[in-house]
Amino acid sequence: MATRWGICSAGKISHDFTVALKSLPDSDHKIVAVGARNLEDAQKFAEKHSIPAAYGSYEELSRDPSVAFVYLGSSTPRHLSLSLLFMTAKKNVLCEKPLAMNSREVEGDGGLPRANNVFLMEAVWTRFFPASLEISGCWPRGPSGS
Ligand SMILES: NC(=O)C1=CN([C@@H]2O[C@H](COP(=O)(O)OP(=O)(O)OC[C@H]3O[C@@H](n4cnc5c(N)ncnc54)[C@H](OP(=O)(O)O)[C@@H]3O)[C@@H](O)[C@H]2O)C=CC1
Ligand SMILES: O=C1OC[C@@H](O)[C@H](O)[C@H]1O
Repeated sequence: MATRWGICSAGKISHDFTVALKSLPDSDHKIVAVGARNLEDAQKFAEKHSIPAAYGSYEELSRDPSVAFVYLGSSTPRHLSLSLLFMTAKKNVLCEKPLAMNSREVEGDGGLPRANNVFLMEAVWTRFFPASLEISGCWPRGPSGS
């Protein structure tokens, strides 16, 4: 069954992510909805990328039962609060980097993904480069796994 994605924000990096995701087989990944602060922006984005549902708020996107994973491409100061909004709604979240404005902000919120049985990832895609994987085995892991 395809992973059903919702796109949060209709900006530049959401556009790039959507184009990249749509290059994968439809049977693996489907974009089912987009939400933006403004309905017109969401509708334009939906039309451009052939996405079936468009919402004029992030809250509405968080209530769409067809969305399993949210790609969060909003502006940086809202990353953490929106990640919490979607995880509270039991959505898995792939959050654009950085996850928060500073490390202090994320302290104490670590329990939510586990409590709600959802996946949270900061979109540090370079971690998956073959060279990064090779190098990561070369020194002891720090407390953050970095
Ligand atoms: N562009 C890139 O190459 C990369 C970007 N990123 C990160 O992704 C995030 C988005 O970047 P990018 O797409 O380039 O940025 P954009 O300027 O395109 O903004 C993204 C979205 O943020 C919301 N937004 C913009 N301005 C404001 C504001 N003043 N107040 C509240 N919300 C606002 C809008 O959401 P809406 O559509 O809902 O109105 C907008 O579509 C940033 O955190 C950035 O650091 C990370 C890696 C690469
Ligand atoms: O995460 C990213 O996405 C878009 C790229 O252009 C950028 O270099 C990278 O940091």
